[in-house]
Amino acid sequence: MTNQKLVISDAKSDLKMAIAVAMSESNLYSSAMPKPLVATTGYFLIKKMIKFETNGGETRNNAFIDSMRASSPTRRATETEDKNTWIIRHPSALNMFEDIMNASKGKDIVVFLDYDGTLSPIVEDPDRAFMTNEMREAVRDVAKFFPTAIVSGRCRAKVYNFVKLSELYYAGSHGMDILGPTKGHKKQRKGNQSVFCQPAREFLPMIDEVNKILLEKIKFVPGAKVENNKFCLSVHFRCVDEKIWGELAEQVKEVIKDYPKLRLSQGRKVLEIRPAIKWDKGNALEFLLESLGYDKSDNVLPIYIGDDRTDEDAFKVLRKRGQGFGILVSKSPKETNASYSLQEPSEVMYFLKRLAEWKKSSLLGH
Ligand SMILES: O=P(O)(O)OC[C@H]1O[C@H](O[C@H]2O[C@H](CO)[C@@H](O)[C@H](O)[C@H]2O)[C@H](O)[C@@H](O)[C@@H]1O
Repeated sequence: MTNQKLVISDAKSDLKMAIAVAMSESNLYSSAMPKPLVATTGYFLIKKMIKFETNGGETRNNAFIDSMRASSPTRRATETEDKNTWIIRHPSALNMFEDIMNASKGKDIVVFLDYDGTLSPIVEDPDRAFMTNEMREAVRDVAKFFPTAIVSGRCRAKVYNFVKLSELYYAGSHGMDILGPTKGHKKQRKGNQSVFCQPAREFLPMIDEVNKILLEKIKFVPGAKVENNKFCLSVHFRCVDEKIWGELAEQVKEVIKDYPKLRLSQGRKVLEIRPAIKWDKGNALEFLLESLGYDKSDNVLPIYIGDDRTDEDAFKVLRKRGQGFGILVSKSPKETNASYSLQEPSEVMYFLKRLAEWKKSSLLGH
């Protein structure tokens, strides 16, 4: 018992020492080692020390790490449900295109599109998740006929820089930052207010503070990246060695535990930190429908296309309203509230092209 205490207290002071060494090494980087090597050395010194302290925690953390492992592709459907039965329950939106269009008769279609994994392929570097020009054209064509919104976990300005279409509605930060189109058929809210909503404004200073702490804390974790999405933060682990995902998750949780007003969730190889308020992509969808004048209307058919766990909130809202369709982008069976599926962004593009073509020819009376 005495020995154990001694080890732990030694480990704590060693940990402080390791952090100090690692930080000073990192500051000395320009003259000595290449930075990644310095960061790695520092990280592994720290990792060795943390091991002493978190052995019990590691066991508790197992479920969380399993869930991190399963995060791309997310939410595998139960093993008993094979691909064949899953596709019967969530048929391809391309195969069901005619049915979807028939359901829209006498209704106004509104289109909601997630960005990463839906309009752009998933890539290692989040700053390079570009959509193709062909995809941009497809979205532009759809927006000529139907109100169209991008609903993303990214900060609004960043996702706008990827999409670059000013005729769209944008809901960034998982729906916590909504702005209407700056060009094209602008729709004003009741009382002529423009479409704008930021329900988590009071969290901005807190998010900035946590961003700084996390940047400092994970700079020794090779491959980890913190992305500031304005009203929420992403800690990416796609490029982190799987053996140290547990330590990374522990470090993030360690920071968040001092901020009970924030919550931690997971996306595709990413930990998401966001305000613990009841506002998600589902609320953004409802807010936008209301802004467009469809809050109490049966004459609307919302179509929401997304690939991630956070999109499930919007799929659930559509199910609850009994209106429109959720379309999950996934190559493999996953638990979902979506009605239909598409395999990958190229299929999303094809679906959008067909949608615009269908509208064009119905206007021409074909
Ligand atoms: O709601 P979304 O538009 O789907 O945004 C969710 C997160 O997407 C981005 O991360 C994901 O895509 C990256 C680029 O392909 C990939 O490297 C990462 O592993 C994925 O999780 C974005 O960088 C995050 O900030 C968003 O929260």
